[in-house]
Formats: sequence, structure tokens, C-alpha cells
Amino acid sequence: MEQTFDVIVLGAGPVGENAADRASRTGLSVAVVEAELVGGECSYWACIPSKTLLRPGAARDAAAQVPGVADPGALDAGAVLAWRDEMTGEGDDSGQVSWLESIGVTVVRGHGRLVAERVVEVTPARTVDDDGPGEVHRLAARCAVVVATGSEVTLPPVPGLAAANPWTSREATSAETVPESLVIVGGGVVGCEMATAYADLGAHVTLLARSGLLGGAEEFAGEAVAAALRDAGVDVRLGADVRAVSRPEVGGRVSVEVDHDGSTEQVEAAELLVATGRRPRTGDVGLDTVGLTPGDPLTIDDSTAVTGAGEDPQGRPWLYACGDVTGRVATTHQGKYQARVAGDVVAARFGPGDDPTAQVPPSGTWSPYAARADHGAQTQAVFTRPQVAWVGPTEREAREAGLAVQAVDYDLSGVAGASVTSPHYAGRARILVDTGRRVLVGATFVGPDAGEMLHAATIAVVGEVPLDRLWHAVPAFPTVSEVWLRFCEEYGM
Ligand SMILES: Cc1cc2nc3c(=O)[nH]c(=O)nc-3n(C[C@H](O)[C@H](O)[C@H](O)COP(=O)(O)OP(=O)(O)OC[C@H]3O[C@@H](n4cnc5c(N)ncnc54)[C@H](O)[C@@H]3O)c2cc1C
Ligand SMILES: NC(=O)c1ccc[n+]([C@@H]2O[C@H](COP(=O)([O-])OP(=O)(O)OC[C@H]3O[C@@H](n4cnc5c(N)ncnc54)[C@H](O)[C@@H]3O)[C@@H](O)[C@H]2O)c1
Repeated sequence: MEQTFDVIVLGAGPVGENAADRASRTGLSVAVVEAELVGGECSYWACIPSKTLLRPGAARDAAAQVPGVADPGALDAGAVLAWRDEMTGEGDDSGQVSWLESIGVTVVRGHGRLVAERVVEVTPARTVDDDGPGEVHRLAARCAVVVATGSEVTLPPVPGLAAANPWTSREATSAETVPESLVIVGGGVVGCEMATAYADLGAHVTLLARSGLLGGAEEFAGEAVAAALRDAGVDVRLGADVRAVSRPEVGGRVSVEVDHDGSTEQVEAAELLVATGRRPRTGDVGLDTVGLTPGDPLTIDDSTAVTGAGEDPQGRPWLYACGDVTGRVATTHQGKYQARVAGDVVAARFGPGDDPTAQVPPSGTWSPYAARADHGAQTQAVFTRPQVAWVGPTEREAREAGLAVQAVDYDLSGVAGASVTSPHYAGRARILVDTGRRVLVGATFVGPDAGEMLHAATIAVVGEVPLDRLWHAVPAFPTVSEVWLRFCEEYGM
């Protein structure tokens, strides 16, 4: 069977869904191909379940820190897991499929691979009732293909690790019971969030990190998270080098050999989670058939066109990519931003509107056709306790990029809003000021609900708001946002 659409999107994660939506808005016909669940990793095994697992512990701690509130006690793990299941719809993606269909996007189930320029073959996913693989569909795109196939977990080549059948983030976010003990390898975002969640749920957690925690953030953020995890009973071992793993019995206890503090130790636990990063999922999407290298990230320009994939006779690129598959920042919100750009670019370049500004390479401009915020205004919120949230580069990254910056730090417990939140409030924030232009280029917040404080900073960075104007943005009393006034004062205003 062969069908033709104007646009084919490979992958219906949060990013592919958004690209399909935007591309269809000027009347182009769009099909989206999905191998597993519409909604992708984020909805079923990443953002939504992990944040649901983290929320009860955060709520309990917040209550416990306010005088006069009765001790909320330990979490009811069963109820937490049940809420997580409710939030992920227990793997039922019919709501997301209905939404796509309601906006006129065709959903094709199966694994899609490019077999030539603008041609995709879809191998249907097998179900329990299948006798074998079903009929392969051939889809042709009149205009463009958008690849949004996300990323997949990587396992480091540690002897015995793969054979020990460890958890990855999928198992950690979908577990039906809480193991008595959990050893986590990797001190990045997944490792720190899952250490927090499983300690909340009552597991004895050991976190093995080869350097500090949260390497992508300012150093003081990782230090605050390490201290808080230790206070919560997590055995945090920094500078730990995992040498070997063994699990003699299937489903039995796991033993991790680790070099730490100059000696070799064995860490034993009921379960092992590997959280050592992800790679773009491009190994099996037919990149070789269009002159690209399978396994590599899809390098894009700021219009999200894939570099090296070629153009049509009118000079319009035909292949686009967005989300984790590009190897840029791997977060849902930044991927969806790229998806809005990709969809709008495709709609403008191929749709009836024919907006000429979409044809111009929009490098360096704040245009709807350029993912400009990927450079210097990318955001991330980590839902540990304390939360860590940042926009733009760290101080070190800014200096390495040749920017003349001044870091302005403030202890968040010093503002009145912190004292009325809790007598135990602890947090720290930093802004980075480009001293030449007197504008903000980055900010980091560490503290309770830091993620909710981030967007003011993001607006200041993207808007390139001069500090002299920021001085007139008066934060309400008594909120923690009064730190903005303190930043200005500390800078000498
Ligand atoms: C544990 C965890 C927690 C996270 N928490 C957060 C968070 O709180 N906030 C945040 O912003 N980010 C978070 N992230 C990151 C976030 O999940 C990803 O950035 C996001 O899912 C990327 O979206 P995507 O659409 O690019 O990829 P995915 O969500 O991976 O979706 C890709 C889709 O493509 C499909 N697909 C792949 N190959 C093919 C093919 N050949 N044919 C057809 N379909 C295919 C897949 O089945 C999948 O549905 C988290 C990640 C993890 C692992
Ligand atoms: N709240 C959020 O936005 C959120 C939450 C979870 C995940 N994510 C995204 O998911 C992606 C994957 O997260 P992740 O934590 O798996 O990756 P990561 O890149 O954040 O962290 C991986 C960590 O593992 C360490 N590591 C790598 N190899 C190792 C080895 N052999 N032994 C020991 N440690 C090793 C690295 O040094 C790093 O600290 C990230 O890009 C992140 O942006 C986002």
C-alpha cells in the first residue's frame, strides 16, 4: 500500500506531535509515524511519571518545614505508584491519538525508515495477536520529512553490566514495587531525580557518580543536591568509578564493584539503575539511504533543516529534525520549541502562504523560523530537592565562550519571602551579567520550587532586558522573587 502526504513526521513523541500540528496549520496534509506510544518517552517513561513520583515527597517536605503543620509522616508508596499510573494513563495513548486526528493529522502505527528522499517505509508493530510482521506501508512526502525519533539509553561498557539486566529510566519510572535497596550509577539529571524519588519511597539508595552531581549546572547546584540527598539518607559517593557488575541469580541481588577514595568496594542492592546518558535514536531510520550516517545525531541549522541532506530544485531543504534526535538540549520543552520552528518553517516554505522570510537562512535572528533560543537561552529545571533551574550558560561556559560576565550571587534565605515560606528555607541564586551590554545572559536558581522562578530570568535573557530597565521591574513583597531587587543592588544599582 502506498499513500502520499505533503509532510511525514517520524516519531510522535511530544516533539513530533508538535511539529505535525504546526506543519498542518496552513493546510498541508501530514502523517505521523509512531512505533510505540503516541506521546513518546516523556508521557510514559520520563517527564510525567518521574515528576509524579517526585511530587509527594516534595509536598511532604514542604509541609514538614512549616511550624504548626502536623507531621505528614512517610509516603504511602502504593498510592504514589497508583497516582503515577493514573498520570501515564497506564500506557493508553488513545487521548493523544484522538487529539492528532482532531486536528487532521493521520497517525500511522509502526516503525518508519527512510528508503529514499521523501519516501518512508513503515513496518507495522507486532501485537500479541500477530502471526508475523504485517504489510509494509510505503509513504511518500510531496514536500518534507521531519525526523523526531528521540533518544535511547546508553549502557557504559562495564563488565557484567548488561548481563545483570539493570533498570534504565524506563523501569525506574514504571516500577510496580519499590525495591528495598537501589544502587544508581550516574550523577546526572536522571540519577539525581530518581535517587530523590526512591529515597522518598523508602528504598535505601546509593548514588555512584564519577565526578560531582548535575555536571551541566553551576557547581554550587550539584553540591546543594548532594548535601540534601545525604541528609535524606542517600549514600552519595562522588569520584566513584564503576569497575564491574554481577548478578549471580536472575532477579537476585546485584553487586557493583567500585573504585572510590583509593579503595575498591562492593556495593550490594536489590536493584541497579543505570543513568549514564542517552544518544539520539538514528540507528534504524534509514539515514544511509539519504547519504547520512546512522547513529549520528541529526545536525540541524536554526531553521531545523538537516545539514547535508539536500534541497529541492527551488532550494528548499526536504529533511528536518527536532528534539532529542538532534543532539541539542534533550528536554521536552526545548524540543517542542524546535518542533514549533520546524512545523512553521515547513508550513511557510511549502504551504500556500509562501512567506519569503522563511526561505532566508535565519541565522542569529529572533524569527519564528529560527530556533535561536537553543544558543544561550536554553532552559532546564531539575526536580530534585532542592530544585535546580537554569537558563543560558554557566559562568564557566560563558567565560569559555569569550563573554565578559560578572556573576552576582545571592543567598535566597535572605529575602523576606523565604522567611515566611519556612524558617528552614535554604537556596541560592546566581545571575550572569554581560558587563559590556549590561544585560543578563544566564541565571541559576537552587531552592524550593526554583523551577517556578526560572521564567522571569528566561524572559530577561531572551528579551535582552537592560539592567537599568530591570531595576523598574518591582518584585512583590514578600515573595522570593525579591531576589531580583537584591541582584540589582549587589550589582551596584
Ligand atoms: C527519566 C526522564 C525524565 C525526564 N524528565 C524531563 C522533564 O521533567 N522535563 C523535560 O523537559 N524533559 C525531561 N526528560 C527529557 C524528555 O523526556 C525528552 O527530552 C523528550 O521526551 C524528547 O522528546 P522527543 O519527542 O524528541 O523524543 P521521544 O519522547 O523519545 O519520542 C520519540 C518517539 O519516536 C518514536 N520513534 C522512534 N523511532 C521511530 C521510528 N523509526 N519510527 C516511528 N517512530 C519512532 C518513539 O517510539 C517515540 O514515541 C526526561 C527524560 C528522562 C529519561
Ligand atoms: N528534569 C529534566 O529536565 C530531565 C530529567 C531527566 C532527564 N532529562 C534529560 O534526559 C537526558 C538523560 O539524562 P541522564 O541523567 O541519563 O544523562 P546526563 O547526561 O544528564 O547524566 C549522565 C551522567 O552519567 C555519568 N556517566 C556517564 N558514563 C558513566 C560511567 N561509565 N560511569 C559513571 N558515570 C557515568 C556522566 O558523567 C553524567 O553525570 C538528559 O539530557 C536530560 O536533559 C531531563
